[in-house]
Amino acid sequence: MLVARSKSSGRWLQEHFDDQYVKKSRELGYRSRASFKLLELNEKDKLIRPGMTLVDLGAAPGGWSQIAAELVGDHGRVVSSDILPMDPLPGVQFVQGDFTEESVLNEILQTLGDQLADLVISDMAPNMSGMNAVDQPAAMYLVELALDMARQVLKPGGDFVAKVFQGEGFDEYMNDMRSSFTKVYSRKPDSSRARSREVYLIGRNFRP
Ligand SMILES: C[S@@+](CC[C@H](N)C(=O)[O-])C[C@H]1O[C@@H](n2cnc3c(N)ncnc32)[C@H](O)[C@@H]1O
Repeated sequence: MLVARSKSSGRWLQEHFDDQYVKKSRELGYRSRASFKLLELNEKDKLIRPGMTLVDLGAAPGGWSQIAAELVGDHGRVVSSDILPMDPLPGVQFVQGDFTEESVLNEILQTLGDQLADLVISDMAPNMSGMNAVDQPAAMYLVELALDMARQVLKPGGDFVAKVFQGEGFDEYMNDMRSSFTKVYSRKPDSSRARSREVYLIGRNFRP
């Protein structure tokens, strides 16, 4: 049977297999090429330290959680969540569900218990339809919810990292972050594909 494949999905597959970060992640046993984005962000900004409590939103298949669990070490905690299932990782507590549902937020809060977080990281992105008028608001909605959650769970002085797509709502979002963090800036890791509109916004020193 012939399987129809569009030009763009063919190009994506080709790029994917040629991609140095895909190759490197396989060699190093990382679950996704996304691991390198967090490693790069962390190298520049020293976000993750041993002993931290960290929340990872949009965590599957687990590339960021894997790095985070290694860096927080045995005295730290990583609570991760995704709408998709994720294979277990040592040192990671996982909550599966749709983050837009209040019950999922509550389950993450329950898992954290009394503990506040030092760092909330969100790499969440909706399934892209290719129609910007649909994708951009859907992506903005997820990062808005991530910011709301960060405001609920972060310790004073804590940090926040979120993947945000440049486009409608981006400037307003960055301004909203500025109302809760002393310093807000963006990063585009080398491992983030140049043609992707994704950037990572970083909020430092949470002020409740
Ligand atoms: C770019 S991937 C994350 C990759 C991950 N950081 C890693 O390092 O392996 C984006 C994730 O966002 C998740 N996602 C999208 N919509 C979601 C939602 N409504 N609730 C929870 N997760 C969602 C997707 O399932 C997907 O796993």
